[in-house]
Amino acid sequence: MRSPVPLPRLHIITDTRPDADPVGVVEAALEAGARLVQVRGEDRYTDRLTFDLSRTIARLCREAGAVCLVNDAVHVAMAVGADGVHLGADDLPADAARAILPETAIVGATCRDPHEARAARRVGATYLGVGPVRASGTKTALKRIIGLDGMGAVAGAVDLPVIAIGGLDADLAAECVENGAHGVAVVSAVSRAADVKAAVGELLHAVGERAGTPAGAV
Ligand SMILES: Cc1ncc(COP(=O)(O)OP(=O)(O)O)c(N)n1
Ligand SMILES: Cc1ncsc1CCOP(=O)(O)O
Ligand SMILES: [Mg+2]
Repeated sequence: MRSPVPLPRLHIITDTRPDADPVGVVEAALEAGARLVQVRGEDRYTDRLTFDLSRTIARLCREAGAVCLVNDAVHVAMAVGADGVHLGADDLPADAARAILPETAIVGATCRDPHEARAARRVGATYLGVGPVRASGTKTALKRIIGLDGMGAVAGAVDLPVIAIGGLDADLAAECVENGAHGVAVVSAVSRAADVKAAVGELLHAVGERAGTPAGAV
């Protein structure tokens, strides 16, 4: 694993629904200047399927100079040399993951409110994935929509970068950043776009990131 800071503002999450083309979409997104991909498999994804997809995406990211994170599966992230992981309430705690990951690993943690955010900070999260800001067609079994206000409350409570998630398009992405988010994570806004490269360009513009230039890079 490399040391891939600063954290890019646009996180592209793979769409692994049966009718999706995760590798093709990631290739186009990287060509359009996206600089972070999170590999996320649907519930039906076995370790082997997650490993196969992650190995391919990690290679594409390395070739493009982009960051690769793996959702949930810390062992898969390590096996493919990804740059880090994203973890939620049903996954390994961030400190347990940190104990086995390389020192430079990025560890994202899902939070819905300032209390969870402060707890994630204490156990060593690098960034917070905060949502759902809106209802999501990708993940329908979501407990509570927190809205822009809920996301902004988390961003105001901790000094970690907040990546807003859930039902976002370019317009909402811009509003998330106006309300304190460092950036956004999306599935459908890119994978279901008629023109993936154009969608990535619009999202990069919305979050204030130049194509291929992570936030803070010189
Ligand atoms: C950036 C980002 N934020 C939140 C999530 C959701 O993670 P989690 O709550 O663990 O749910 P699953 O994605 O595992 O279904 C995320 N993946 N990325
Ligand atoms: C993994 C996850 N966690 C909260 S919403 C979501 C899915 C986001 O997908 P979309 O951008 O298509 O709403
Ligand atoms: Mg998870």
